[in-house]
Amino acid sequence: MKASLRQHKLLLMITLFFSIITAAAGVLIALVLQKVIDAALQGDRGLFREILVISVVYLLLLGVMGLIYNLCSKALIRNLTLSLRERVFRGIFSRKAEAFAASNTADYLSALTNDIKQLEDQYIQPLLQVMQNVVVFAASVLVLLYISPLVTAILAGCMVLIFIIPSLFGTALQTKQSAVSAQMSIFTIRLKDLLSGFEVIKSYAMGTYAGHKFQTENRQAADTRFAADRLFALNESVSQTLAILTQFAVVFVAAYLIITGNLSAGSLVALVQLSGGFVGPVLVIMENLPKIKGVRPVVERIDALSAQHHDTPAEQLDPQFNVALSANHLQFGYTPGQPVLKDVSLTLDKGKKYALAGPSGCGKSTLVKLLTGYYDRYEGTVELDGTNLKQLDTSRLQELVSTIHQNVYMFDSDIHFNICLHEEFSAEQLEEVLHTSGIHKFLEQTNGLQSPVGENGSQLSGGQRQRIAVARALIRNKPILILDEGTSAIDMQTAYEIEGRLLALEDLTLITITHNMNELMLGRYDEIIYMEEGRIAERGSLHELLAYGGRFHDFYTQKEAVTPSNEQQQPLLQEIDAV
Ligand SMILES: Nc1ncnc2c1ncn2[C@@H]1O[C@H](COP(=O)(O)OP(=O)(O)OP(=O)(O)O)[C@@H](O)[C@H]1O
Repeated sequence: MKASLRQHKLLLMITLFFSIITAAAGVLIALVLQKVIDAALQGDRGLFREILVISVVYLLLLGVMGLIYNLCSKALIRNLTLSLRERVFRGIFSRKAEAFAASNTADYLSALTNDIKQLEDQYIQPLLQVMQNVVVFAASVLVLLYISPLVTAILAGCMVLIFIIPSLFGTALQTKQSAVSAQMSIFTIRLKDLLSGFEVIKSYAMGTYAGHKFQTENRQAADTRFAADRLFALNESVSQTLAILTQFAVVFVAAYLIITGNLSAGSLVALVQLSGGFVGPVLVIMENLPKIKGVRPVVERIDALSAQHHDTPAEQLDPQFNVALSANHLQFGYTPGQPVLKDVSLTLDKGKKYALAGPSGCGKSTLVKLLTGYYDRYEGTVELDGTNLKQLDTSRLQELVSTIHQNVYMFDSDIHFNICLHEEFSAEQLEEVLHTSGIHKFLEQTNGLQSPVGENGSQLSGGQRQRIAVARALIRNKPILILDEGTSAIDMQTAYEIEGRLLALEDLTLITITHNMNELMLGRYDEIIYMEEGRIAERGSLHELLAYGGRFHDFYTQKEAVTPSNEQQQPLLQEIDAV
């Protein structure tokens, strides 16, 4: 927050300057009133005309200054919210994947929408109002002292009351504001969950459940805000009542001074006007200070999200991959005391093809994530050409690895964008990956590369999305490719075609996580790494592992029963070999 205020320091100063000018000029109305009434009561026509001319000029200037101040304050609000959103967005994207995954994405959405709005309403605007009213207050005190020190003293007494009473609400308001932010975050998370589950809700007739769930969350969000608003209302009412009391005191004391011949009628009008300029600002300040104080937890949350997370190891070496990627005695768990990987050591040579197999939940995806720098809080080491991954520039590491996951994220754009993302590639490169990924097959049924894919690829089949993901990975020509069940949604023939083509890419180091126990396809991998319960149980070529007759053999024969037979696949694979 402070960084954003610093960034727009100049605009803040200009706004403050015009705020001071407008506020101070506003206070002068009281003097104009005093002079014009006294001139009228004295029947002084010359003075009356003079004040009239001054008033017209003064009004024009006040209007222009007011306009400049309003424009500046709107621009300041725009710039501050813009900069806050950008900082939060950059902060979120500077996080490592693990840190990002630690919060729900709806939580980030809530920060970027609800929290920023709350800052605008409860911090930026109140801050501007406080600044302006401090000036109005100071100017009013000066003019008041000039007209009547006694009335000024009475006003000061009342002001002490106005200050003390609302400050009692400060801490309670802070707690309530914090609760509003947390509840809005929960509401956004639940709402996102319900909207994302639209299809499941429809197909499992969960409409009533969804409606009820939404109603509960919506009510809780509204009730939490109402609880905070009730306290604000109480705070505001107390302040307003004290303000009226103060004005009454001024009128009665001033009237008494007229009776005793110590004040002119014009001065009474000026005092009433000024007491408004005295009490009003105090009121506005007292209403807004608790808001600014109360919104502090939101400011802290926004500051935490805006923080940049670029870790800078002592030496940041450029990653090189010419020989091997290796893991030595890796131990890792998501939850303390529950290891997912237990003393895993392996070496993956450049250009070789590896199939990672094993029962569901044995740690295959986790191992691959550690090998590619996704998590870094593990025991043991991961080395790229003998250099510890933790000494490497992690942002550059991504230039070496592509991963194709089972669930592929598609941007709401066309096929071309989803393959190239923001980068430029030649027509030849594009043509080649369209062929290797099998996209050319379904392009004929669409409007070509410019066909929209819909929200997260909703207009494509699962298999089509995975083919786009394959093309997206291949076009970048990175030396390591991870296929995390990345062709599981593609029809068998296309999946084999794609995998066959990847296996034929000589320089590519391919790591395929697979549940497909097909002899002919697995036989083409240099090595099968078979995992069980977080350990590498066996490794070797398919032929070696089957001949050994150990744990992999048992796993393979069980799986084989549900995998299409080799006889069924033989013609298909021959066809692939021919491609
Ligand atoms: N982000 C996570 N947070 C907590 N636990 C996790 C997380 N990801 C995976 N796990 C747990 O770690 C264990 C290993 O998961 P992993 O995804 O590595 O297994 P896998 O062998 O790839 O499984 P599958 O073949 O079903 O994809 C599982 O018990 C899983 O529940």
